[in-house]
Amino acid sequence: MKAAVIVFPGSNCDRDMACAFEKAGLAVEMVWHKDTALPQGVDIVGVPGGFSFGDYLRCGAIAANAPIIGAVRVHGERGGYVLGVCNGFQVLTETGLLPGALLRNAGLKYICRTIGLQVEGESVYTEGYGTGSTLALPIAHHDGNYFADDSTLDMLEGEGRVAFRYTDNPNGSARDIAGVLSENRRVLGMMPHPERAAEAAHGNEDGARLFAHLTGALTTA
Ligand SMILES: NC(=O)CC[C@H](N)C(=O)O
Repeated sequence: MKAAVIVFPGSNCDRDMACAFEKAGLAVEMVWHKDTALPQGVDIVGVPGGFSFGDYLRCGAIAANAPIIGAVRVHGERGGYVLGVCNGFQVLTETGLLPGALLRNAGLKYICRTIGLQVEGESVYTEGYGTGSTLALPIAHHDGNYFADDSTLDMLEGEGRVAFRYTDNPNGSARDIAGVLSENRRVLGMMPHPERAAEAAHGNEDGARLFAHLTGALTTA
């Protein structure tokens, strides 16, 4: 099983994401944003956190137009798995692979702390926790305020596509949404960082289960 992690100028969680995939048993290839094709046989594409292109224009907006994004879009539209974390979630909404947008935090401040999450929508990313269970993950963002119009939010909730909700909303996100799934549940975007809570040295291993279950599900698929 193989993961590709996309690297943009300003990515700063690309190595962390690669380590989390590797620890869970996936082979990983780093892919520079100027490439136009994914490596052969990629099962999942990771779009990492960071400050791609200095967050100029809007977080993720320039990265969403990078040369590699055409191949990521084709991978997602063909039913491939894509995991976008933080800036990666922002990139995925900018590409249209996921609905909604990430606005400036309601308090207008960068927030860097551990928050509580409740697990919802069924997917290879969330099944390792189980619906209704809670976990704690770090957040580190200034544009994490999830926005979508009411009919889109109703649709996401009706289809069970809210993957995670904040237990104590830190940023003003609509309906406490911290992560959303694509219609086929194979594309996940989330603001909290599971890769920063993936081994004992991090002081929190709540994120490891996401990667471990994902690998198990891909291996048996
Ligand atoms: N950690 C991140 O990926 C941050 C994303 C983005 N730069 C923001 O601050 O909102």
